[in-house]
Amino acid sequence: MRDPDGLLARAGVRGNPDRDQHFLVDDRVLDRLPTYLTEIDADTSHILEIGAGTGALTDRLLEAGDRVTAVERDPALAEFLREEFADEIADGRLILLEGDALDVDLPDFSASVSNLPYGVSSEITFRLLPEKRPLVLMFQMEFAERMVAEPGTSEYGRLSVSTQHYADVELVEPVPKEAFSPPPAVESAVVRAIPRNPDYEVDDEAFFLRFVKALFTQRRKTIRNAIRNTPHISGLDDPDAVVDAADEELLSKRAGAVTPVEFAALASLAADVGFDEHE
Ligand SMILES: C[S@@+](CC[C@H](N)C(=O)[O-])C[C@H]1O[C@@H](n2cnc3c(N)ncnc32)[C@H](O)[C@@H]1O
Repeated sequence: MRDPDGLLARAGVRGNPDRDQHFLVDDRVLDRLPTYLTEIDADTSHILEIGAGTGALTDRLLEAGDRVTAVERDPALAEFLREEFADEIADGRLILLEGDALDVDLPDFSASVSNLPYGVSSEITFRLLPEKRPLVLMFQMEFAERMVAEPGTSEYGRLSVSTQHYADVELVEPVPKEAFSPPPAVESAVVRAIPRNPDYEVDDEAFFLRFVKALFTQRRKTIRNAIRNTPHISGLDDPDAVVDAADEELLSKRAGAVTPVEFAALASLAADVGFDEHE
């Protein structure tokens, strides 16, 4: 395996935190990351890596999978990767996409393992989750804790419900700052997301996610007041009709205590009674 410090030295870069550049330099963490895929027998035929940096993780992913597509926005790093991995690129085992992970056309990947740029980790994650592929992603610890949180905890919120709508998520490893160069300001954590259908049904996924977002903007209010206060976010024409039709006990809870199944039932009711008829 390529030595992460050697890669940094050959690339001649330091990592610029303003560009979300914190390179993994701990071999043990780097070696473990692909195992979170292989231990669940995930399909590793085509692994997507967002933010390849100097290629320390890319190298491990090439070992674990048949083919890797790596996305990197920084032109100097992309140039270095093209030189460093010239053989793998020539063999067709590594495809390098230079560009912004929020804009590039993503390939039909079978799984992703990425040490994400933290500034855009939410946007990238919600690009990847709907693809319904196993994901092993590094986040800031606080973000990871919110993704996996259960109802009734202080971390539970819109991020938990929206993430768990797509996948079973698990915080598989906390990662200390010292594992990176330069070290980020906060601790990190690896989250594994295994795609699955939720244990509820929603007819209109976009409305469900918008409704949950609306209710969590008023997390200190009861659901009754949150529905009434947020039609500008949920898009409801008639929030009072939803309040009239909904279960009293649920209306008196706060969003942090409402389970995804309860949100889904409420969203279905709201979709039925909360909109004017448009012929
Ligand atoms: C946290 S570093 C990880 C680097 C490498 N994978 C590692 O583990 O050492 C994130 C990488 O993403 C790149 N990056 C930042 N924003 C990006 C974006 N919007 N699209 C693609 N790459 C981005 C940075 O240049 C940096 O190389």
